[in-house]
Amino acid sequence: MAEVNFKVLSELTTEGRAELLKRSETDLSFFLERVPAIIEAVRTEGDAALVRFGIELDKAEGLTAGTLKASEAEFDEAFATLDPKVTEAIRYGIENIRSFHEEQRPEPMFLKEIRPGAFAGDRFLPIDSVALYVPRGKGSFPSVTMMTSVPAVVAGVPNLAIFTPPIPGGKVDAATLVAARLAGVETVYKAGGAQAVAAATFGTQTIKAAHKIVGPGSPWVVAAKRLLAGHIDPGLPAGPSESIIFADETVHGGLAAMDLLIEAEHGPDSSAWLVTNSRRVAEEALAALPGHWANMTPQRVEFSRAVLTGQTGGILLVETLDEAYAFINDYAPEHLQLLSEVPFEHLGKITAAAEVLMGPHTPVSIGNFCLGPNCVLPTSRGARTYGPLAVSDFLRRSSVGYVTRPAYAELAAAAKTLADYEGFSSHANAVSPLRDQYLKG
Ligand SMILES: NC(=O)c1ccc[n+]([C@@H]2O[C@H](COP(=O)([O-])OP(=O)(O)OC[C@H]3O[C@@H](n4cnc5c(N)ncnc54)[C@H](O)[C@@H]3O)[C@@H](O)[C@H]2O)c1
Ligand SMILES: N[C@H](CO)Cc1c[nH]c[nH+]1
Ligand SMILES: [Zn+2]
Repeated sequence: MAEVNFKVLSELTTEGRAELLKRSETDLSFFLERVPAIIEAVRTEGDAALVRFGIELDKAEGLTAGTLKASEAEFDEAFATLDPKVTEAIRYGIENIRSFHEEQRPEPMFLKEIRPGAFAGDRFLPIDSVALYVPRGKGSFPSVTMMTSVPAVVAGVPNLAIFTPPIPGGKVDAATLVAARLAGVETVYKAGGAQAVAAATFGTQTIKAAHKIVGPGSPWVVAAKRLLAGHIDPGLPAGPSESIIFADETVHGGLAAMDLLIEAEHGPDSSAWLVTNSRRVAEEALAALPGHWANMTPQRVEFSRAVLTGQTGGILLVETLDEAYAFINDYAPEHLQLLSEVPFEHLGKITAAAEVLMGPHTPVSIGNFCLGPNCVLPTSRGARTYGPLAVSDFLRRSSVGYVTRPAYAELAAAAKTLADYEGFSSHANAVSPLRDQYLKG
């Protein structure tokens, strides 16, 4: 059986260090070659293609054009059959997620008096229509349903629809339907993968096209978003899950190993590194992994083992804290856990991570499901320029300017000077004395 990767950063060559930064999505060529045919089929055939892909790829026997949209009876059945404990946990998560995201909602407009009598500001309006992608390949994601729906509802988007792969038999995962309704989303379409992105982009007989699509997905979804970026706003790049667990000498390596397995279990395409400056922690973690695997389901053991023995995960020993910080910032992880009794001593050194979870009582699971911050996060070093999904992703911002009569002369003079310099005569005329003949007062 392959061994878990155990590397010492200072012993790696420049190429070896660069390899560590790679994610499974670094090379999407396999998917980029195959996705155009799926897009074309949806664009030309609409519902018929969605039904065919649902049956072929998701084993959704019984799916028809008439059942692509989840019916009220399906929502009722989901509420009736879902374990009440799960429904309660969804309600609890939504409460926290809403409470957090309401803090992000800006005032509808602000105006600042830039000079006496001259005002400038911003105005925020919800995007008219947004598709929320909820994955359902290697597991169900009521969490992603909550995390995409709540900020969209807080932003006030009038046309919202969830797109999610049907489950075998042609229904939708019950918890996803319950989470959608409790979060305030009415419409759920049974379409996943690249075909869902195409349907959201072009619309079909049943599905209304959207201006934007958000939500994480497999490389099929990531590739389709990339190919359709000229037609629909694909939002932040959220691909296969990834984490760095940073552990210092204040914690037990067994705990570090437990938390390393959280994101490693999403799929064989996940990325998960334990970064530590303590050889003791590294060795304890390595020794603890088999015990943790004994408490996991076979599929999740297979996925996480593939990650930790493959190209995108393992244990990385560094010599100094500064070496650890530099590597983490270069890697720009989706999730970062500062596993330390003194996490705030490290936080100031972190400059690139989409989410930083602090201390031994804040494992990634709590962030994923119910703390409040969004679990839809940029992957593949996207954290260097993007942040987590937020209310602002569902808003359009436009500037507002208002110059009053008393303020006009001063601003017009500066504008005319610059217009003349740039060689724009109409721009200049519009703020020259030629204007005065038309102004009142
Ligand atoms: N970055 C984030 O914020 C974040 C959050 C949650 C999950 N994730 C990641 O999202 C991903 C979810 O992936 P998933 O697989 O569970 O669900 P998914 O819904 O993204 O993918 C399943 C769909 O892929 C398509 N597909 C599968 N095999 C195909 C094939 N051979 N040809 C064409 N299409 C095919 C099918 O349409 C299927 O419905 C995981 O990698 C997970 O780590 C990321
Ligand atoms: N870790 C995922 C984001 O990468 C979110 C999630 C939801 N459920 C489990 N995990
Ligand atoms: Zn997760």
